[in-house]
Amino acid sequence: MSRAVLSLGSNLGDRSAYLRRAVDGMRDALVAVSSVYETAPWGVTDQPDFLNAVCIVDDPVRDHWAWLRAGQALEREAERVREQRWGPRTLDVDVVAVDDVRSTDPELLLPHPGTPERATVLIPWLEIDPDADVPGVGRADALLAALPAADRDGVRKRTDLSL
Ligand SMILES: Nc1ncnc2c1ncn2[C@@H]1O[C@H](COP(=O)(O)OP(=O)(O)OP(=O)(O)O)[C@@H](O)[C@H]1O
Ligand SMILES: Nc1nc2c(c(=O)[nH]1)N=C(CO)CN2
Repeated sequence: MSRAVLSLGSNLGDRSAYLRRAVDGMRDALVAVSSVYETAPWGVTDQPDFLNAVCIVDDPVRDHWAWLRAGQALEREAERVREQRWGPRTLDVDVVAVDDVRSTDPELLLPHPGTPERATVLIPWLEIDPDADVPGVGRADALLAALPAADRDGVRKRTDLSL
């Protein structure tokens, strides 16, 4: 049995539809899903805003590799084309954490190394798990508090959307 935290992002096409389809693809394992957030792009800043959300999933048989493959299958279903690192995409599924698993395999780094500095992950994650912890790093609320205010301000809840 494993419990995973997955981050979803989209900034091309019908963004909310891509996120909804991804969540629908995991309904059987879904424990919680956050609100949808409109977020300013980080990394490559000259691209459209993203919609981001986080979900928690639990499955009696899937291990961390199975969650990676499940996320990649959803990305393929969204006809994702990968051209540019941190560039625009119809759907991005990152495995943020799986239980307390730590991995340095570049195919599956756990916890996802970008997590501590991404308000786009920490804010939706804390919404559905106020005690969220990044394994081996620390509490998500403390990590979020340490980020520049501008990073937090760039993450705005879309109350008109839900997954
Ligand atoms: N925790 C993880 N979740 C998802 N993919 C991961 C993880 N760790 C390593 N990877 C690898 O990262 C690659 C996917 O990279 P991708 O193009 O989605 O990166 P990105 O989303 O642009 O950047 P970032 O990974 O910093 O969010 C895949 O080859 C995958 O095997
Ligand atoms: N706001 C925001 N910016 C990004 C995101 C994302 O999910 N949200 N994902 C990226 C590539 O992984 C690059 N930049």
